[in-house]
Amino acid sequence: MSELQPIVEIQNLTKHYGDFAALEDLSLTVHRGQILGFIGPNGAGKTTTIKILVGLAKPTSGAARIAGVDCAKQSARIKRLVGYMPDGFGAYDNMRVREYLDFFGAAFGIPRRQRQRRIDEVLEITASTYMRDRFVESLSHGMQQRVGIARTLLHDPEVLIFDEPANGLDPQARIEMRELLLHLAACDKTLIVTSHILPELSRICDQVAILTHGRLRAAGSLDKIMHDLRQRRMIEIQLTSGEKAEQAEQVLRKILHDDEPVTVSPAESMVRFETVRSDDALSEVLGSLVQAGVKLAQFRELQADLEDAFLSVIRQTEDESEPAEPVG
Ligand SMILES: Nc1ncnc2c1ncn2[C@@H]1O[C@H](COP(=O)(O)OP(=O)(O)OP(=O)(O)O)[C@@H](O)[C@H]1O
Repeated sequence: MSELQPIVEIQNLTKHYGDFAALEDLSLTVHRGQILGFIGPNGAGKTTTIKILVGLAKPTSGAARIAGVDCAKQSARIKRLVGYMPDGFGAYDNMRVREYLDFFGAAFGIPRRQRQRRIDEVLEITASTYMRDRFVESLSHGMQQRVGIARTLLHDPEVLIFDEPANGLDPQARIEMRELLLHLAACDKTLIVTSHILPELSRICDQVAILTHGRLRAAGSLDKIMHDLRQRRMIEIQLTSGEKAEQAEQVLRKILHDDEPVTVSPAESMVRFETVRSDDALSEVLGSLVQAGVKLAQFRELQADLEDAFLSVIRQTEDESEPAEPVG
């Protein structure tokens, strides 16, 4: 594995508007080729952080650097290093996709001849070449999001910041968006992706940061956050037949602790248990079942718990006057 290279470095970042603290002592590092899920409800301070990162706002204290460049002091250099796609596409009537990209390419100062080549490249990267001659306003929301991402790639920035890129997309478009984000990370781009909720997108993030009321509440891999919050995960094991349910239960009871309750439903050929174990520890549980000769059709985590993890952080902090210690 290549060495981790810090690209986005945020240190004790604080932003006050008068007496109001929109952001308080935020520290985060994102490495090259990683995806950060930047998650929090309305007013959490996500946009404030992004504005500082892209050089549009100055912090009250603390610092943010991208590829070693100070976001507040060297905003012209920062604009070349960052591609930002805000939430919402804006109105661009009577503009075809290629004209739209040409307009922004020109705004970035890319010379005309290079521009045509670059437009073809970014359309290809985002799998949008077929939209080239379509009018922007005639595109579906998912298609517009892809063109929006193509736009952020025009000047080949190191860091890409996308505000709610999966917002309002249908399930198929969400899958395509996930694939596109992973593709960009594989091309060594560093991504920051914001969201109001803990979405499916979190699954593809190397790191998730949960912000509420301007403070970082939890940070790290999704797995680590779940563990740190001691969020209970519900694991469901589908067996090939109900007859094996008792055997599966015995194996699980040997491995699991008293605070990891097991329930068995032979009629459904199903065994469920609650746990706070990490993915690695769960793979050992799975291995033990297989070793004991239990025939499994499925071993899966019930999805609702991901949402619960996020909601529990939000609930913990909603009415707090004294914020909790950040995790991670
Ligand atoms: N220019 C400003 N003057 C005063 N308060 C501001 C200003 N900009 C933002 N705020 C406040 O700072 C807080 C954080 O806002 P911010 O836009 O960063 O939240 P957010 O997490 O991006 O929310 P959303 O998901 O709704 O975009 C909010 O309470 C907001 O009202």
